[in-house]
Amino acid sequence: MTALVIAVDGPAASGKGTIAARLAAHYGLPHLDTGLLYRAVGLAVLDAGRDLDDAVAAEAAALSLDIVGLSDNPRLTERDAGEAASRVASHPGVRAALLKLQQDFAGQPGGAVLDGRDIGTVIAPDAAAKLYVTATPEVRAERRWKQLTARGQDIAFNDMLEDIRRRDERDSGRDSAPMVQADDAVLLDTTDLGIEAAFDAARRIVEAARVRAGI
Ligand SMILES: Nc1ncnc2c1ncn2[C@@H]1O[C@H](COP(=O)(O)OP(=O)(O)OP(=O)(O)O)[C@@H](O)[C@H]1O
Ligand SMILES: Nc1ccn([C@@H]2O[C@H](COP(=O)(O)O)[C@@H](O)[C@H]2O)c(=O)n1
Repeated sequence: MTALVIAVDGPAASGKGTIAARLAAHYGLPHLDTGLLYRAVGLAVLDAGRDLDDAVAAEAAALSLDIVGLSDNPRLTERDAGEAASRVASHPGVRAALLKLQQDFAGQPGGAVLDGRDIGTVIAPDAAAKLYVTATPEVRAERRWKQLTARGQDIAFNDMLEDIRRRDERDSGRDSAPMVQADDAVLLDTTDLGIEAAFDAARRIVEAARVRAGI
């Protein structure tokens, strides 16, 4: 059987993680939220009292990253972790240190679903299905604002929007593996789609890709 690798990329709070998790459940595939890796590296640098612009410290943190229990760590979902992740993610040494882990995950026998910024371009360029999930900055800021305030975090909406815009600019403007839609990825704009409608659209994109790839 040919492996079904699904690459889901896109900007912050576009809903790519939600779609990736739903696709993974639907197809019975393992799922990796690669943003968690960068978030964990960012927090490790901060916890070590080092500067996020210190490429050597960030690379060392990435090389010694322990991925066990990452998805259960609530600190990783906080606002500061997202900002720290985006800062350390611009260091080429950090990206190189996390490359094999992600490629091994994508290379599992039956396939896998990975979401992030460079899955379709760098991590799994041969993925059978590639989606680039987006939404307007205002809608993404609202989704993230609702998510964080529901957890009791006190954030003004305008600060959230500013965060999203700054992160988009940094992620798409860096030299190393910038956030960009892969040439062969299908664009899925979820601005006017609820979660169910977005998942349905994503599933249709994957089904079409499966037919094309004969999987
Ligand atoms: N289509 C949608 N409509 C409304 N809310 C959504 C939609 N998709 C996701 N959400 C909600 O928006 C928030 C962010 O979604 P999600 O975590 O999937 O985004 P993301 O792109 O993976 O974010 P990031 O990678 O930056 O952490 C969550 O609270 C999620 O439930
Ligand atoms: N493949 C990836 C995934 C993430 N990043 C960087 O991490 C930041 C946090 O990611 P979230 O998906 O959890 O929001 C993100 O802003 C990127 O800078 C990455 O570079 N590559």
